[in-house]
Amino acid sequence: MDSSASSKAAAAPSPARIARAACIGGGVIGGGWVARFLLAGIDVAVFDPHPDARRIVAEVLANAEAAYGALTDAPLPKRGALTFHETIAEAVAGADWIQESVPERIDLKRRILAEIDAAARPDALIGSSTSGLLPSDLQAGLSHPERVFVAHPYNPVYLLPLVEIVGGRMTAPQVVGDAVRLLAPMGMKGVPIAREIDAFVGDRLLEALWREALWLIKDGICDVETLDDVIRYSFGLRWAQMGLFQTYRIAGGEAGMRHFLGQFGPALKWPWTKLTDVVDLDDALIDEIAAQSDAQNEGLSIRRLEQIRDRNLVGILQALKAGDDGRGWGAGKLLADFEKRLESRAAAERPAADAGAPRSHSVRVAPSWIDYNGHMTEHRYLQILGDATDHVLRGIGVDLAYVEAGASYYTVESHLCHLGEAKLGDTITAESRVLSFDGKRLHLFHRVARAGDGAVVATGEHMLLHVDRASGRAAPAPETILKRIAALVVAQPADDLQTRTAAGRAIRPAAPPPPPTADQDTAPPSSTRG
Ligand SMILES: NC(=O)C1=CN([C@@H]2O[C@H](COP(=O)(O)OP(=O)(O)OC[C@H]3O[C@@H](n4cnc5c(N)ncnc54)[C@H](O)[C@@H]3O)[C@@H](O)[C@H]2O)C=CC1
Ligand SMILES: C[N+](C)(C)CC(=O)CC(=O)[O-]
Repeated sequence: MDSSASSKAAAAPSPARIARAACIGGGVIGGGWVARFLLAGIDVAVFDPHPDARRIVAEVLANAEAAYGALTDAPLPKRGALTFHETIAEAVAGADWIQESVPERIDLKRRILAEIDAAARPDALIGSSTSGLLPSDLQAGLSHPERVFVAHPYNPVYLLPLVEIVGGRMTAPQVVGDAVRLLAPMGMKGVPIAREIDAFVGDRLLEALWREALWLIKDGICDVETLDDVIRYSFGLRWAQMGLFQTYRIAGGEAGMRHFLGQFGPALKWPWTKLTDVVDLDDALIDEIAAQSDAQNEGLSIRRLEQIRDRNLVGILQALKAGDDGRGWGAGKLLADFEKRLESRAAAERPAADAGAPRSHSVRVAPSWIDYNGHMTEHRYLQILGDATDHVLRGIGVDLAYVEAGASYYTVESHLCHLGEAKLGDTITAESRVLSFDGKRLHLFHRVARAGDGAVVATGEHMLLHVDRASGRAAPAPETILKRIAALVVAQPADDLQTRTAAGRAIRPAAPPPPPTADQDTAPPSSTRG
C-alpha cells in the first residue's frame, strides 16, 4: 500500500452501521456472505446471473441457520430481507456495504467493480472477496477507488469470523478502520493487513502448506487421506486455539520461544522443504488427487460434508467460548462478545412496557443434544432451564454488568420434571413465572413446551438466593431489582392448573418392598426401574 496521503482521495464518512448489503456473486463465498449478513438482521440484495443462484443461496442459508441454531442461544435479530436483482445497479442501489464475490479473474472483477462503482452510493464500502489479487489492481480506473478494499473471508463465511482487510494505493485509510468497525456487530473480526501483498497473510500460509502437500502426494509419500489425518489428529487441533507462535512458545518449554528458535531454527536449512519449488499440477497429478479424494469421501455429498464441518466448527467455537476459565479464548471470546452485543441489542429493543411481562426463552434442539434414546438428553433440560432463569434475571436487570459489579442470584435448589420428549430440530420454549420472592429469595417456575403442538415436555422449579459475590453469602437484593420482580408478578397471568399441581411437588417414593420371607432371604432385591 502506498503510504503517501496525496495518492488517496478523501472518503465520504462511512455509514454508521450496515442496514443494507449487496452481494455480487452468490456462490460458495458470496452465499456465505449473504447468510452472515441476513442472520445479523441486515437486508441483502443479490446479483448473480447463474440460473440456480436462488437455490444455491437458499441451501447455504439453510446450512447457516442450522449452524446458528446450534451455535448460540443469544437472541438473534429478525432475519434480514433477501432479494434477487436483474442488474448490478439495481442490487447495489442504497447499499451500505457491497461485497464482490465473483470468480477469481482480474478482468471480470475489474468489470464488475466498475459497474458497482458507477451505481453505488458514494459513501458505500466496497469489499472484494478475492483470495489474492492486489486491491491496487482492482481499484484502478474507478471513480471512487478510496472506498474499495479487499475483504478476504474464510469458508464458511457465516461461521469463520476472520476477514483480512487490505487497502490498495488509493484506499482511504479511514475506510479500512470503518470496515473493521462495521464487521464487528456481525461477529466478524476484521484484521487490517499493513501492506498489500499477493494472497495477503492467510493464503500465503495456506499456499505454502498446499504446495508441500502436493509434492508429498506427487512423490508418492502419502495419499490425501494420510495427509488429512496428519493434520486433523495433530496440529490442526492446536491451530484452532493458539495459532503458530503461541503453540511453539509452549513447545520451547520453560525456556520459551528463544530456546525453541535456537533448537529448531537451524532445521529450516536442512533439506526438508520444497516450499519454493512449485509442483507441476499436470493431468496425471490432478487425476490421482481427484481419485483419492473421491475415494476418501465416498457417499458424502458436498452438502453433507458442509453439515459435518459446520457441526464440528460449532462444537469447537463453543469449547473455545468456555476456554480460559469461562472468559473465552480466541474465536470463542469473539463469540462471547458477539452474544453480549446481541443481548444488549435485544434489551435495548425490548419495549419499556415489556419490562414487567412474563419471560420466555426459545431454543432449537441441536444434534449434539440427542442421546442414545433418540431424544434430548437429561442435562440439556437443566441447561435450558438455567438459560430460562438467566433470561428472567437479565429482564430484571441482573445482567453481566450487574454480576461484574459484585452481586448475583445463585440457584440453590432445582426440581426438574420430565413430561414429554423433545426431538432433534424441535423448537422448545421455556415460559417463566415468579412463584414467590422476598429480599433474598427468588422462586421461579419454568414450563418447557414444544413449538407446533404446544406439548409440555418439562417443568422446572428453582429457588435462587441473592448473593454478595465477594463474601459468597446471601445478601438482600437492592430495591430496584425487587421492584422489577414485583412488576413481573403483577404482569404474569394467574397460576394455571399445571403450575399449581406441578409447583412444590416432591418426588413420590416407590412403595417400600414387603419384608423378605424366610425363603426369599438370599434372592436379589427387586428393581422398580424400567
Ligand atoms: N472458495 C473459497 O474457498 C474462497 C473463495 N474466495 C474468493 O471468493 C470469490 C468467489 O469464489 P467462490 O465463491 O469460491 O466461487 P464460485 O464459483 O462458487 O462463485 C462465484 C459466483 O459468481 C457468479 N458470477 C459469475 N459471473 C458473475 C457476474 N458477472 N456477476 C455476478 N456474479 C457472477 C457465479 O454464478 C457464481 O455463483 C473469489 O474471488 C475467490 O477467490 C475467498 C475465500 C475463500
Ligand atoms: C483456496 N482459497 C485460496 C480460495 C482459500 C481461501 O481464500 C481461504 C479459505 O477459506 O481457505
